[in-house]
Amino acid sequence: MHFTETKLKGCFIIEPRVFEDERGYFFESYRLDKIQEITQSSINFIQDNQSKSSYGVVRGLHMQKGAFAQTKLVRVLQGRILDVAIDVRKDSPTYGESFSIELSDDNKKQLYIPQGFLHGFSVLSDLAVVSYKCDAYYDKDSEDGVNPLSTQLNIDWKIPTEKMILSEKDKIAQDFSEFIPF
Ligand SMILES: Cc1cn([C@H]2C[C@H](O)[C@@H](COP(=O)(O)OP(=O)(O)O[C@H]3O[C@@H](C)C(=O)[C@@H](O)[C@H]3O)O2)c(=O)[nH]c1=O
Repeated sequence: MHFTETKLKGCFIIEPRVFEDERGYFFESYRLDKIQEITQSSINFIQDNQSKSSYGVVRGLHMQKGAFAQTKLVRVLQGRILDVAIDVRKDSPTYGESFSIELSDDNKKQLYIPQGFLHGFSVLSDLAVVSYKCDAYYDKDSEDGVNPLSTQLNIDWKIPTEKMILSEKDKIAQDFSEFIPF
């Protein structure tokens, strides 16, 4: 398992060591000890989520604030997504900057996104099944979000605008200029 810190401090790309043979492949998809070591934290993931989406779906940008703030570990079980993390930590030198990476069942990469980040993804393949771990439980009242098409963020979702599929909640989400930092 190989960890690379992105330009956003505390946000890591994780690449597993894949063992291939005539039967197929094997890899360790999750190691709490290695994550704790690299992040120098006592992080523990307590909720797993899974979603299925078709091409053009954009989910996000979401986060939870306060006591239910979440660290997320994102991977793709089927298909291909563009995963996006935006640093909204108030005093961070990279506040407002985003990091995007393609995650797929083929490249088996994962993205570790600490608390204090907005998160979202777009679906680049016909279908994508995304699975992610969280270190705090879902709490509706702690949710905050930003419109993924906020001009200030200018995220290239790699989907033509007319093909984008957003939830009603995400369509009417506030612009990034109105967002209160984490
Ligand atoms: C996130 C979540 C949603 N739900 C429910 C609420 C709602 O009725 C239904 C669908 O929720 P949403 O529309 O918010 O699902 P979705 O748009 O997929 O939300 C997710 O987006 C990605 C980008 C994230 O980073 C996640 O943290 C989460 O916010 O599922 C739970 O029961 N538990 C959960 O943990």
